[in-house]
Amino acid sequence: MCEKADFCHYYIQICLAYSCSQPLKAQFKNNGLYTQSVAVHDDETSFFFFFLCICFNNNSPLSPQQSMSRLPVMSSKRVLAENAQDLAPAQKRLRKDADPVKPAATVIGTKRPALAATRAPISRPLRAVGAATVAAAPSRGVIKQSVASTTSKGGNMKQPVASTGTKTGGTQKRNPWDLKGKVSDMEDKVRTYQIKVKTLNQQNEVLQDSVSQSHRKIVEVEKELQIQRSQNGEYEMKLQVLAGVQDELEKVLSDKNFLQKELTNLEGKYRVMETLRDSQETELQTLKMNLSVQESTLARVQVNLRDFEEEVRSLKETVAQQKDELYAGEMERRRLHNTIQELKGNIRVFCRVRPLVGGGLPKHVQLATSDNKAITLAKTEESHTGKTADTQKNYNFSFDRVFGPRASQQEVFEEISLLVQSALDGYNVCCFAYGQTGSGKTYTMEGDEVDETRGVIPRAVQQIFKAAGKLGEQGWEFTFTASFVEIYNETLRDLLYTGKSSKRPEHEIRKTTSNEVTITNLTYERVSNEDQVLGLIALANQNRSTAQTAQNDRSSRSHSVFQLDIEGVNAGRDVKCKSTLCLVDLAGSERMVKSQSQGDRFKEMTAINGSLSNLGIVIAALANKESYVPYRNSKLTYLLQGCLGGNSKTLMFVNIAPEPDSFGETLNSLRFASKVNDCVIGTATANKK
Ligand SMILES: Nc1ncnc2c1ncn2[C@@H]1O[C@H](COP(=O)(O)OP(=O)(O)OP(=O)(O)O)[C@@H](O)[C@H]1O
Repeated sequence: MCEKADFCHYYIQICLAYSCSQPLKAQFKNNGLYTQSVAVHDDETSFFFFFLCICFNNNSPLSPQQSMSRLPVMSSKRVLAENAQDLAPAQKRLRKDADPVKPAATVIGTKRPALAATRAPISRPLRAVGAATVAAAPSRGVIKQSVASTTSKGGNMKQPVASTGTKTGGTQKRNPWDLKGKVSDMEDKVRTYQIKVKTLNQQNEVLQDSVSQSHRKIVEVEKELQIQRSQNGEYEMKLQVLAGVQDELEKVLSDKNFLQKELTNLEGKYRVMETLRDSQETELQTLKMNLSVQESTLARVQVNLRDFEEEVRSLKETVAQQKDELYAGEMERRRLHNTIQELKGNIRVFCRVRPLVGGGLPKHVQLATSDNKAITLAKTEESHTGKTADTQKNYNFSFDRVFGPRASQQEVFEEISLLVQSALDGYNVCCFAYGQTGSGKTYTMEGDEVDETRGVIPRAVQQIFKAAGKLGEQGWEFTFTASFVEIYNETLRDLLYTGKSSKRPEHEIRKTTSNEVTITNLTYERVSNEDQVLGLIALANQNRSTAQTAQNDRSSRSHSVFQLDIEGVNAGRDVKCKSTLCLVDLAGSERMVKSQSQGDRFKEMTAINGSLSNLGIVIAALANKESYVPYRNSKLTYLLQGCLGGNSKTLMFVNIAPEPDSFGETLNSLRFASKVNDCVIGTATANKK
């Protein structure tokens, strides 16, 4: 029994090892056990031994717990038989429970095909017999047959190794009945397997140690992993920070790019500036060279300048000396000029004969051929008795100058230009035209607008401003004030008035404390050039009152008086002068009968004739040096008071019409002028301060 138990025990070990660990089989091969025992048996054989083990296992020292197998321990064959039907599941469970030993399952798997091949075909006789044997009491014959057939199948079992027991026919194959031998063999194998199991257990322990080490390592790795995770967290935090830093870096990079571009631009500008600087330096060098040249030139020029300054100084002295001489010469000129004028007479009369409409000169007007100072009016008188021949009566007149009908305006003006110069020298000058209506007074005084036919007034104004300019070179400064007044019916009218006619003011003649004659409410216009004066004359002509008469369409029924007050200052010489140039176009002097004027016209003529008569009276009084001069008897003489008399130079034009029917008026005019011409008003004194 003991041997049986041992046998079963070993066989179970073997079966378990066989079913659980295929590598054991490999080890069996290595140590030859396989070829000697296991390899001799197929599955059927093993199963057979297994079956035997069960049969003899009642007193087995191994408990199911002690053995590695979990097979149920059979107490007897009958139990086995009774439980035969449960054997199959037990076998299946055995195969399943072999799995825990599966570390070498892959190796076992290689064996399984053979096992499966052994089992699979259920219809195979061996398997069916085997199963039947287990289920319904084993039959040795069947087993033999099975073993034999199994043995015959295994080609590698041709030389079975029999470590113990009998060997037949030179082979190690034990006889079927040599169970003991077989058991012995199996025991050997079991021992070997036990060694292997022990070894495996040791290996298992080693593996368990390694597993525990692996666990420890896993724990360590997990700790390390935890650390790594925490580090990862930190790294993520840092990464986030770095992301911000990245943004800032990108911004800094963009700024850098921008600054780079700026730098590039600035570098370009810098290069341009450098180029400009180079060119300017070159230019500067050139300028320095020029400067040095200029400095040397300047030095020479300064030397020359000093010479010139010396020369200028001497020239200035010379100029000053010459100015003194010039001034002295100017004063001498004025004195001589005035002497000449005085010698010519302070009141002079020029006669001017108007040409006939068809030209030529009538017989009754005869001009002296020897000189230009005499004129004769010849009148043929019929005999009252008719028995004697007609007598011719001549009226001879002599004047300072007689201008024939062909005398030009320029020719006439040249004679009075010296008087105009006297006005600038500080003498009052009065020039008036006397004569009947249509005799040429206005033509003589104003003329036409054409340059050649311009009259005395525009030419005198032109000369005044021209001479004032020349005197300015000698230090004289002049101011001119113009006024234009009309005397109509003994009433003063401002010809420069530009306001409404309804508001035209009244004017009165006044004398200042310095005996200067002024007119109240009159326009005194400051003028500085010829054009301004001509503009005022044009304005005066518009305002001038004219009346239609039977004799002349432009017959003036009033006296027009143009006055130009002149003030001269020579600051260098501290000399001043003041004078008045008075140019008068008198009204027509014709008699009332001839003009056939009536009503207002008669009144006009009375006023005109009265003023003209008073003019003759005043001149006569001055000539006779009477104590009383009736200036105030008429507005005309009152206004011309400053220009008539001892402190003035007077020029009278007597204009005569050449027509025969104007003979009487011409004779009257010449008689009036002759009276004036006979007057010696006295010595004029310049208004100097
Ligand atoms: N010397 C002259 N040469 C050519 N034409 C002249 C001359 N004198 C006068 N006349 C012309 O005779 C005409 C009358 O002359 P003006 O008007 O000057 O006479 P007046 O004496 O001024 O007359 P009133 O007293 O009416 O003003 C004008 O047409 C004028 O052009």
